[in-house]
Amino acid sequence: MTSSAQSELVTPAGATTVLVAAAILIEDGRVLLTQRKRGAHLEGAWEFPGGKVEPGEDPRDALARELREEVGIDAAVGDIVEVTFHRYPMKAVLLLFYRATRCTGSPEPRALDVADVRWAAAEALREDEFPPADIVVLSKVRKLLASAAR
Ligand SMILES: Nc1nc2c([nH]c(=O)n2[C@H]2C[C@H](O)[C@@H](COP(=O)(O)OP(=O)(O)OP(=O)(O)O)O2)c(=O)[nH]1
Repeated sequence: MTSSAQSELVTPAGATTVLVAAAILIEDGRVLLTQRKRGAHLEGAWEFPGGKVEPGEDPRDALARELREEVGIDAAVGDIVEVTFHRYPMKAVLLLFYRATRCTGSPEPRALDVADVRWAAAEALREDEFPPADIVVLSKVRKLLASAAR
């Protein structure tokens, strides 16, 4: 058996499916967002912080690693919120969205390996700022933000 590149699986259609883990991290009624870097796939889009799961890596560990690398925080990864498959022109992604919480004593998030970082309240979540794959999770995030505010 030949090993495929990174966490990419070859689908029967010949496209690739990339496994991605992303965080829904809510604090004080706002969710953490990161902006994709220039030159990256979907450049400029705002998204939920995270990234590709390496071959054989536990997706929760991958997400904790990505949160350290991208925004410099220590986080605990919790329950799954949503799983979604989306086909972009060049590749397909299987996205695992998990709840995450910042560990006590963790630094504040900062843009280490992303273009920018911000906290957004429900009313600031604009669908046109997100990758198409994220649209399905946005309504769930709004509900989580509403219940966090209660
Ligand atoms: N982290 C994250 N990625 C997302 C979201 N929605 C979505 O479609 N994606 C896509 C964008 C990327 O194609 C992929 C995540 O891979 P990545 O964050 O490692 O991005 P990358 O720039 O290294 O990817 P690539 O251009 O090298 O293929 O998942 C999201 O909410 N969060």
